[in-house]
Amino acid sequence: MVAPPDSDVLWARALYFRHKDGSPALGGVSLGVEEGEILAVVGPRGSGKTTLLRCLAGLTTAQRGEVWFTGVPLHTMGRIARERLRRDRFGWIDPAPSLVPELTVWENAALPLMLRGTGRAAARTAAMEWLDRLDLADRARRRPHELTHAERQRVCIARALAPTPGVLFADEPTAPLHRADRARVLRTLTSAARSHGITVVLATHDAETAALADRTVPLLDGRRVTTVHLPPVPDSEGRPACSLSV
Ligand SMILES: Nc1ncnc2c1ncn2[C@@H]1O[C@H](COP(=O)(O)OP(=O)(O)OP(=O)(O)O)[C@@H](O)[C@H]1O
Repeated sequence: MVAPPDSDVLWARALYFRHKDGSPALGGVSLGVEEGEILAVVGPRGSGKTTLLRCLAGLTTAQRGEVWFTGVPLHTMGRIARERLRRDRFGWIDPAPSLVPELTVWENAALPLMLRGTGRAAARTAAMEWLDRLDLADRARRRPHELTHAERQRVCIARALAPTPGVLFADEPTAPLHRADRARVLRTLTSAARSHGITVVLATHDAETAALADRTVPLLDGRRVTTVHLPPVPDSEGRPACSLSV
């Protein structure tokens, strides 16, 4: 087994994954993510972005290949140890909001901290800070069903940031948001990551979102490629910019 480079907080080698029905999802993907880096995995729908993030986060185990986090192999770790690592060091944002309906907004945002053992008052303070940064402070005592879909997604983002995870995995994190909201929330997310030293791995098929990352890894049909063509977005002079390369 070859150990990963010291500079990489997350490192994957030759990941292969095929779904139970035989659909191929990853065909030998290798990548390294440096500490504090914001890395965008880009590609069209079905290119394997979600599967790659799930493998890197230890939510799915690749049939072949290795995943290392700070020099610790995830691919040989037992399920309970992996779940503990995920709870204590990783954050996850899904493309659609998923909250506990019985809890208030602040309780939802504070939940990962409380699961890690943080006291209720300290967890509430941390959750409120992030809810405030995401313009949700006045919704803190509401239940999820009283919020709009976009507000619920912003609660999920606050919930993921509140424990200051080592690595934040964000799968199309702003998919449910309107365009104006999207840019603002992405700026909050990336500036929070930079100021708190959070490494971010985000999946997106949107060139505008990918442009906020330090580096992009284009995927196509479960493999790394040099360039993928993403939906065109106008640059500052109104010209379409429609491909990304590494
Ligand atoms: N549960 C599943 N069972 C079978 N095949 C699946 C399943 N989930 C995804 N796939 C297939 O695996 C491949 C990779 O899917 P994946 O969701 O990782 O791609 P993606 O780039 O994240 O796409 P999207 O942007 O649509 O989420 C696709 O061909 C997809 O159809």
